[in-house]
Amino acid sequence: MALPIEDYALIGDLRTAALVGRNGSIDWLCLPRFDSPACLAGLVGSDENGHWQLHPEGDYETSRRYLGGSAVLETTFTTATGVVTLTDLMPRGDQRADVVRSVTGVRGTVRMHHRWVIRFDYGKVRPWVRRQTIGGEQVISAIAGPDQLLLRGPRLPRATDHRHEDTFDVTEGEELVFSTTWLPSHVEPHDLGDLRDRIRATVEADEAWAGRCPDDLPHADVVLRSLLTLRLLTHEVTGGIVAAPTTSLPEDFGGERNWDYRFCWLRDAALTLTSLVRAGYVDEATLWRSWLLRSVAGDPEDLQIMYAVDGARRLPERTLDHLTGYEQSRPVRIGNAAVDQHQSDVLGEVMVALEHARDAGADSDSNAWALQVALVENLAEKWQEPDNGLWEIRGKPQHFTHSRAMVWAAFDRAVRAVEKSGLEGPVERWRQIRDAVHEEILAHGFDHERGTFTQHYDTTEVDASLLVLPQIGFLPGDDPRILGTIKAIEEDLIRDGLVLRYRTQSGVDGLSGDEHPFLACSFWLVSAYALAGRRDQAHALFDRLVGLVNDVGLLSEEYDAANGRMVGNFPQAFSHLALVQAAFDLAGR
Ligand SMILES: OC[C@H]1O[C@H](O[C@H]2O[C@H](CO)[C@@H](O)[C@H](O)[C@H]2O)[C@H](O)[C@@H](O)[C@@H]1O
Repeated sequence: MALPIEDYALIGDLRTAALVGRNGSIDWLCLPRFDSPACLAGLVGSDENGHWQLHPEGDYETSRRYLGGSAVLETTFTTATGVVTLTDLMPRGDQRADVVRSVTGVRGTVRMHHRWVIRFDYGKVRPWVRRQTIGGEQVISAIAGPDQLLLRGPRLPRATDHRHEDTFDVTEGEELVFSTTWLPSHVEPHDLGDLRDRIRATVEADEAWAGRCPDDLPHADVVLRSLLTLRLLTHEVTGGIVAAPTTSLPEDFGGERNWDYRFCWLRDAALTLTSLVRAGYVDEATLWRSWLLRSVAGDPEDLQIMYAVDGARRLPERTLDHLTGYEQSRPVRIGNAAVDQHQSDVLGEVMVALEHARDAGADSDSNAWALQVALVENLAEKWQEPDNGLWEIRGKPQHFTHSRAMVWAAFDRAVRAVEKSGLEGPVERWRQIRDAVHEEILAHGFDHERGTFTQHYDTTEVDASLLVLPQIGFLPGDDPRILGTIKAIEEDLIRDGLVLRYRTQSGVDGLSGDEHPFLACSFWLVSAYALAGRRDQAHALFDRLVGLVNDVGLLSEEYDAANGRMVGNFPQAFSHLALVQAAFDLAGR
């Protein structure tokens, strides 16, 4: 049975990722890529939809940590008879997808239970399972359709009723290493190699990356874990950055607000990049820029708001009706219909991120600038159209104020690229559009009676996305119109001290049900306070929010403070990138 979301930790190999529960169960694993069909899907169904568990028999207590600045997870189980650790990781650097689990006896003797239940194609397909000898080593292979998994270890579990189980004792000093490796089903496995070298290399590479992170930010340890998490959501070969490694962890327990986040949104990825670049990770920017160039290549008119990790464009949304959903939250969706939406903010976020990269010394690339010119020119033709906004509403398109402000940012950064960096473009035309958008927003997106910006041009509702306006330099953080907007958001959108995206009761999103406060928006309020000079409030809120990370520093999309539960896909880039940005805004850098 799936655990509360906050009881999971993330491991990954920079191509895909898995969620490991406090109970030693891997309940979510898509191999070999983030958006491949899951072979362990118990998270959004039941144990019968696939899980791989190693845990002590009987009662035990659990504590967990990542080893240093790495993505290697160590779970310590304490029982009445002894203590064992379970070390979980996905080794890197060999173009292969493996999950490695090492059980080590620390004290006394502990009886462990091992259960390996594989169901391919999102928990649906029972594989053909047999024992095989490869290079003199006995392994269990599970095959169905395009996929093959090999389970290795010093004791292989026995088949009973479409699952594999075993019980064994671990005594002090003993170490048992198990691994599951994915291969295409047509590949004849040979020479599986020794995984220990790669475990060491993986930890060393992680530590070297983490060692470059600034250590003088508020809550530097939490900021580092956020950056490491953003890195784990980046595909190291293609450069694509996924919004989260999961699908359909609900925004509303038992409701329909369940979405697939295993794709690369231009908005989420650009904001991730901005956070990484602010922390000094500039190589990632170059990698993502190349992904952008390939994915967006072609007619600017065909620009999408999201793509697959390899740049593929078709992401049709379907429901998986054989899955019961996380805590009965149905449907479980794969693909995302928002792919076809018009969201006019995305180019703004991309232009802001690429400016950060340029300023941080990323290699210049004439193709990248040519692409930006083409996209900005295209936006010049259609910036006045209504859109679905950054919240991807499924109701009637509107003239969203945040979208228009990001249009302003797109032209502003294009102008600055010419003025500051000497790049070429029709700067006078861009200046005129930039100024016209600014004027239009002040005329139609501002409620003079209440002294606040509004969610869109035909409403008096407010929206947490308006907190971004000072971040992009639309107005100074202490401008009375920004202060009025902060006040209106404090009045209308705070629940349990955290910030909602908007009032769902207005019906703007075209969906039923409600949602919980959105963590990224709560971090944006920290940034807004900091930029307004309200430093005490900024620090107090940041301290509170940082206190919401789970025991290994991870955040989901939303937070239900009344019940102390994480909500929505997990871990979510949006939450972690906003945490990093807030730390930099607090530090004034
Ligand atoms: O709430 C409705 C929408 O929720 C998802 O979008 C949210 O997640 C995206 C990825 O992190 C983010 O870019 C967007 O701003 C968020 O609103 C979902 O993907 C949409 O299909 C859905 O309509």
